[in-house]
Amino acid sequence: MQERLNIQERPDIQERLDIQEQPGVQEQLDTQERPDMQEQPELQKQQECSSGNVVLIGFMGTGKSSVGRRLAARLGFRYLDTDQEIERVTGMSIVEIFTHHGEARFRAEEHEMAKTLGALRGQVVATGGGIVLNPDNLTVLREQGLIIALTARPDVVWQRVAHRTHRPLINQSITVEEIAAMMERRMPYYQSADVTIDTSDKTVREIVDQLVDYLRRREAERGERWLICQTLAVEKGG
Ligand SMILES: Nc1ncnc2c1ncn2[C@@H]1O[C@H](COP(=O)(O)OP(=O)(O)O)[C@@H](O)[C@H]1O
Ligand SMILES: O=C(O)C1=C[C@@H](OP(=O)(O)O)[C@@H](O)[C@H](O)C1
Ligand SMILES: [Mg+2]
Repeated sequence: MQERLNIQERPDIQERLDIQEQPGVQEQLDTQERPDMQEQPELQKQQECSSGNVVLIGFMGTGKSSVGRRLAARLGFRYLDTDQEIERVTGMSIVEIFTHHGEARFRAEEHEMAKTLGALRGQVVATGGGIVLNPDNLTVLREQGLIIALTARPDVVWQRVAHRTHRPLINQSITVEEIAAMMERRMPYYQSADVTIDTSDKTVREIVDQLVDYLRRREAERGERWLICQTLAVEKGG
């Protein structure tokens, strides 16, 4: 049974968050791979200022995409979802990739996306639940990123996702027990996160509030830059 803690800290792993400044890489990605960013100077400022990315991992239906979108808005960061980005670059839906090209192709696309997004900064990245299956993905995402794991009880996940049709690994006849078994197999991968939040009995807003508090604490205790970037941007006149 998942421990019902609000925020479960992993101080042993947090030290890995020595964000390395890589202006060369940043510049290259900003101007070449994501030209759309050039048109948004405010976002660029946030990226330059921030300590890195906030990366959400966790099982399907734990709320990574919902929380990620709202958290990005609160931080003034760009929101990127690996699934959405894969759909954008391939021109196919996730279901189409699985159906016509197989899961291995999807995992290959996911790996490329992890490398691309992992090199950016100042993004909230919501990942797909299976991204952790390739340990190299977590390694690259951790290079510039704080890793946040979202969890939820199997019955809660079932309620949130069983009726939806856009996840190839979840069909409408899936049982709570099957979800529990899949979750159990993946749990060790999610446990390497810097911090874990059980979302089962919380609203998206409450989860975002907790994450914002957590990031504020890191700013105060470690001198990292997350929320402060917005203040600095305002002080500098936008
Ligand atoms: N904390 C929450 N409470 C209630 N419903 C939620 C919560 N977080 C997400 N949901 C709902 O659960 C479903 C899956 O959420 P989503 O953000 O897509 O999860 P993930 O990206 O982890 O698969 C969506 O319908 C979403 O609205
Ligand atoms: O857990 C997985 O293997 C998957 C999770 C999905 O994303 P969400 O976790 O956002 O649902 C999506 O990447 C794909 O359907 C596979
Ligand atoms: Mg998602």
